[in-house]
Amino acid sequence: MPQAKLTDRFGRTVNYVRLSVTDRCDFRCVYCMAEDMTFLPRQQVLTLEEIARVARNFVGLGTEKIRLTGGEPLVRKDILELVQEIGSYGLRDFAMTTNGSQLPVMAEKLRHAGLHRLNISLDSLDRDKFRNITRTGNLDQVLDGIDAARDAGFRGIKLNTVVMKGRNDEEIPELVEFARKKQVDITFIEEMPLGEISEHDRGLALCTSDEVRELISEHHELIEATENSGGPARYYRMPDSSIRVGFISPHSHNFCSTCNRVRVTVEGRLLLCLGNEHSVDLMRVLRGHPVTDDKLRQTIIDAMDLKPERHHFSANGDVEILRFMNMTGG
Ligand SMILES: Nc1nc2c(ncn2[C@@H]2O[C@H](COP(=O)(O)OP(=O)(O)OP(=O)(O)O)[C@@H](O)[C@H]2O)c(=O)[nH]1
Ligand SMILES: C[S@@+](CC[C@H](N)C(=O)[O-])C[C@H]1O[C@@H](n2cnc3c(N)ncnc32)[C@H](O)[C@@H]1O
Ligand code: SF4
Ligand code: SF4
Repeated sequence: MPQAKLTDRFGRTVNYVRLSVTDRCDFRCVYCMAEDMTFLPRQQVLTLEEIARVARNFVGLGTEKIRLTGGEPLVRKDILELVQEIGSYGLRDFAMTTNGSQLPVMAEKLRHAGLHRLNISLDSLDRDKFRNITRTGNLDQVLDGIDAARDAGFRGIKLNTVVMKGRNDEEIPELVEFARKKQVDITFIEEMPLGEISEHDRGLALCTSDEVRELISEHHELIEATENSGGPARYYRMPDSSIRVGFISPHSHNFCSTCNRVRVTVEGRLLLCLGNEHSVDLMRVLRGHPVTDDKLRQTIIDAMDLKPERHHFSANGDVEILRFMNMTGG
């Protein structure tokens, strides 16, 4: 039987779901969290069974790609069981975005549990700068984590770097060299204004993807690639390396017209767009009586009508979305 498809009012097919499995994290990155954060109490957090139920029903509605994110997905205790469960749904792409700190012990287990791909955040190769950006992170642990992911046999590893003027923009060529050496893709991301983050903690000004690309072009020829991962990045290749360099440019090259994704927060809120507040409460359905898959699916189908056309982030960092990125599922 052909699977149902989720489509929105603008004719976009939604086949990619980002599941935030926790709001907690062992880092406090300056662009993502405030220094002092309070986290959700346990009863407001979806259980493993509830997350799996949501995932299964999305798959029944045509979802082909699921990414687990957070917060830091690897600080959730039952993460391996969840990976194993969702890994059995036959997805075309099953990935995780992680800060990498737990990968030295988790990479192999994740691979065995059925995860396909890993995106690992890495904003600096300088221990002090790394610590300043993540506030609590340990660079060596993350570098070991990247090696552990490669040793575990993950293919298609991607590094994510949020570029911040005055904080890590000077390191861009070095980060590209690192990615080339490790044979992993790297994506540079324009910082987005989410959550009440102080001026002091943001980059000094927006560093656009074109600026980053020009900097890299001083060292390497970049050739635009035709393929797309179904995510927001535009990719480039280099003649003398197999890796790809990606750019996620919510400010300078809006990609909302091809948006194919929604998010579910760990409170069970189905967020129709990263940069808007339109959402539907799935927790209420999951904890209502009686709970049926039909009801859950119909709620998801109906929610698609709420998906906005695009975000309205302002490049000067003015914050309109008060929700922090760790709550959003990055
Ligand atoms: N504005 C916007 N940013 C997004 C969206 N999806 C992902 N991003 C941002 O892109 C960055 C990297 O996201 P990842 O978690 O690595 O996911 P991805 O780029 O979709 O992953 P791939 O599947 O490898 O293409 C994060 O900073 C996200 O917040 C989106 O729908 N809208
Ligand atoms: C919120 S994190 C969650 C997963 C994991 N903890 C990690 O850091 O990879 C997902 C992605 O969002 C990115 N991110 C967080 N805050 C951001 C912001 N304000 N602008 C752009 N990207 C951001 C992070 O760099 C990371 O690559
Ligand atoms: S970006 Fe990821 S690692 Fe950094 S604070 Fe946010 S959730 Fe944690
Ligand atoms: S900002 Fe919203 S509409 Fe644009 S790509 Fe992201 S989720 Fe889609």
